[in-house]
Amino acid sequence: MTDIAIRTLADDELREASRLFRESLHVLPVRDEDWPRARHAYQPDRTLGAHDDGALVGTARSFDATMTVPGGRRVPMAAVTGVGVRADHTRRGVLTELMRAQLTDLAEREVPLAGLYASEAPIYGRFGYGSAMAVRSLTVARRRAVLRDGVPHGGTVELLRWADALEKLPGIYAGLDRSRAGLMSRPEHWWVGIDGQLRTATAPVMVAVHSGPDGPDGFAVYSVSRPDGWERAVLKVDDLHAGTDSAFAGLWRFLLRVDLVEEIELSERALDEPVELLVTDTRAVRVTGTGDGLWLRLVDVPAALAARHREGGSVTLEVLDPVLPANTGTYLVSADEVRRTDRPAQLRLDADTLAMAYLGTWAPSTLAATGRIEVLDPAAPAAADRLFAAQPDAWCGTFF
Ligand SMILES: CC(=O)SCCNC(=O)CCNC(=O)[C@H](O)C(C)(C)COP(=O)(O)OP(=O)(O)OC[C@H]1O[C@@H](n2cnc3c(N)ncnc32)[C@H](O)[C@@H]1OP(=O)(O)O
Repeated sequence: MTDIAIRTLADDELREASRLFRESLHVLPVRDEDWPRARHAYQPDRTLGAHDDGALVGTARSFDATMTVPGGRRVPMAAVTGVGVRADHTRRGVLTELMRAQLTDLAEREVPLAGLYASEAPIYGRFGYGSAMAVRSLTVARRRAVLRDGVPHGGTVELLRWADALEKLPGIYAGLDRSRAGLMSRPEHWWVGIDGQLRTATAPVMVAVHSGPDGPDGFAVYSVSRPDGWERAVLKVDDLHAGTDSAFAGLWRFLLRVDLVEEIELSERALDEPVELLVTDTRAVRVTGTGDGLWLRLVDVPAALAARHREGGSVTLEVLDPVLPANTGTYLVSADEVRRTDRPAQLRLDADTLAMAYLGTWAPSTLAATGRIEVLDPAAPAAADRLFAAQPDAWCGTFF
């Protein structure tokens, strides 16, 4: 691929990038009247364009956020989104050049992590992104779902319309407990983007805000649709975050009492979110699907490893990273330190596999058993399992 030029797009080129991205996903462009608002979802100087003979044929962008890593530290993460290549230019290496330019730029900015949601699973592994969490979708049969005695009562719930809640939600979200690995900050760019999506919804978008003794501590954003006419109303939860057990119970107590609703649907939830434990009939809560959540990329391998909690003995990891070769090397990883070493490697793995283990979602021994990690010392997988173990399950809960 020789004729493609990659550069950062100027402000007046963002509309075309947005159009190209949406068309690559087969979605209509943002309407003229919505563009002045939508353009604010773009962090300045963070959208790349690939040009062929002056025409935009590919794009990718990112914005700054932080992600909680095991142990509770919040680490800078570039949230990568808006990736698309014009259909008449695919499979010629345009994405490869965009990814290389973007990751090189992020490494120069010293951002330790990058994260994205992949439209298709085979795309991003070659660029060092690994599927770093697992999520599940749920359907709750509302009329069967009776809360058990002993479920915390929760505090008060106030119902707001989306447009009115938007002023309050960023502050509420920012104040929630975010000690679970995988949770991320929601910068202004994220809220602008989600506002653009929800304002064009075809049913009222409502926000239940839960408050406990110290003020707002959780919220659920939802709307109700009738996919089969008046027979069956489905309440779809778009966003639910609870900072305390009481807020979790209180929000569910509220959701289960919304009139006319047959089913409550949620997607991309943490595997260990205990909805079924709230109700007498655990089968009222059906798991309707599982999938991968956020894909993670360790842009700075030693900095990212050092930032997370590690427990147990030590292990030497040889990491192979052709896209960001500065990461390639052998590291001694222990509870106390992460450093390069001349010692022989016990485990050899690619950058994407390291990202799969990083948040504790995939145990190194499982990754070894399936051929993703090369085992050079048979004792090492068990030691690595201890080092990388993390509880609770990693979960992001913020789609971008
Ligand atoms: C974070 C997000 O925004 S997710 C949204 C991603 N965008 C989309 O899904 C929109 C529709 N798809 C597209 O725009 C494009 O097909 C892209 C962006 C996925 C790929 O762009 P391309 O320029 O075709 O990728 P590129 O040519 O660099 O491919 C590099 C390698 O990845 C492989 N690859 C690329 N896309 C896919 C795919 N969807 N499935 C399987 N393999 C793929 C290519 O075959 C190639 O492999 P090779 O090196 O062994 O030959």
